[in-house]
Amino acid sequence: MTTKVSLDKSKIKFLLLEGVHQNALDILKAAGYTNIEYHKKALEPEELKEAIKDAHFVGLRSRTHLTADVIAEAKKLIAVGCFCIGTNQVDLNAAKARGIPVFNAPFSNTRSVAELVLGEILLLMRNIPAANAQVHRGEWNKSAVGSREVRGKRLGIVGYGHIGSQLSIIAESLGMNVFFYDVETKLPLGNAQQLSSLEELLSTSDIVSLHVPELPSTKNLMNAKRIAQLKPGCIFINAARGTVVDIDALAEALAQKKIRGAAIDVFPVEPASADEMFESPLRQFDNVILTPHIGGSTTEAQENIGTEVANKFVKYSDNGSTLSSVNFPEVSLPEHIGTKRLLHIHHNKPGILNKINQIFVESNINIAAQYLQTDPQIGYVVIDVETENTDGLLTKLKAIEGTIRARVLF
Ligand SMILES: NC(=O)C1=CN([C@@H]2O[C@H](COP(=O)(O)OP(=O)(O)OC[C@H]3O[C@@H](n4cnc5c(N)ncnc54)[C@H](O)[C@@H]3O)[C@@H](O)[C@H]2O)C=CC1
Ligand SMILES: O=C(O)C(=O)COP(=O)(O)O
Repeated sequence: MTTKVSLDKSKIKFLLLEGVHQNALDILKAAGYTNIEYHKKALEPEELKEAIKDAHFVGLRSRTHLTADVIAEAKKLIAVGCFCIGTNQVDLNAAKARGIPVFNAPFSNTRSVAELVLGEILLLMRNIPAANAQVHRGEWNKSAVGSREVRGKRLGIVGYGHIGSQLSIIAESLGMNVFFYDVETKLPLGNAQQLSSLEELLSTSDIVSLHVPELPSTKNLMNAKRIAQLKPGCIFINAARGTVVDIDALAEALAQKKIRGAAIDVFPVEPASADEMFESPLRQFDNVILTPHIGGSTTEAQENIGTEVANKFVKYSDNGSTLSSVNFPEVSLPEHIGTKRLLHIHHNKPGILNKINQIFVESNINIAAQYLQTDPQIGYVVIDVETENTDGLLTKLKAIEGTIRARVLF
């Protein structure tokens, strides 16, 4: 007799938050996943804890904080999808400890951020934000003092990853000279040059733009000391993460007119919803472009992200592949036609693989294929077996000491 132990697709619940693109819903439905709870906005923490209780998959953007205590409520959670680049809003270790891979879209909104930054550079070099504010107030100050072209100016990029390097290419196409600082050695694109010290980049660039992730090592990277190192009259841009910049020190540099202007898209504390007032000492400056964390928010980016992350959900749910997960051993798997596929996630301790294989020896079941990947904390084993009856196998796999979770796929 064949026993069906894998969860029926219609029972697998997807909780999608923050208005992720319709493409995501279309892809999930086309793959047979119809149990989708969709929210246009982020949920309040208590609502989130309630909604996530019976969710198998959760999709979110930068506003939803999946802290360890929220993850602890999510007893059925199989995977998390960040429909964005940053994954700092998710406690990646807490997710991993529960056997939950986290996926993101590492470059679907790269171009959108780079284009916004380029636009800001052009506007700030011409003093347009201040001119615009003045004319809106009825002031007619027809002056070109300090108005500059970007051609030949020195752009300093901090963090030469996907976004930094994309910005480098389009800035060079306008004739800018690009320099960058990165903690890793990076291939410079075009004529860009890597500098070995952040101080040199800060003190020599006409424009400084930050493109580093939120990490313990980037917290307050631009503190008062570093802000003081900026070249007098330079433009400062942050579309990375709010925690990277000391906003009070930046406000002071602007108040003292040490820098020409700034463009800031991300803030240490961002309003949780449109109902909350945005407070910042930067609001007082006409020469500062302030945007509500919309660097990656274009139609193109959101479409691409919706497609990319939904496909990763389907791939993991249907096939077990964890390729490009940000917190999990990565396994890229072929299709499993004519076999049953079992997944086993366990603490990385000696002897577990042996115990797993022993179960198949004792049950006299042939392993058609086996895939294993580990990191220092966990191991992820995928086993394709030539049997239809996986019920007993799953029970035995779950009983192995050190098991975090075991599943059988369709
Ligand atoms: N404003 C918005 O809407 C958006 C913001 N972002 C933010 O932009 C960040 C960067 O994105 P990507 O370029 O895709 O990331 P990436 O991971 O491709 O590149 C980051 C680069 O920063 C470097 N880095 C790390 N620590 C550093 C340090 N202390 N000093 C100098 N370099 C350092 C890394 O080596 C890497 O080359 C994301 O982590 C995210 O927080 C991303 C998309 C949209
Ligand atoms: O992709 C990222 O890291 C972003 O910051 C974009 O966030 P969002 O999806 O606009 O909430």
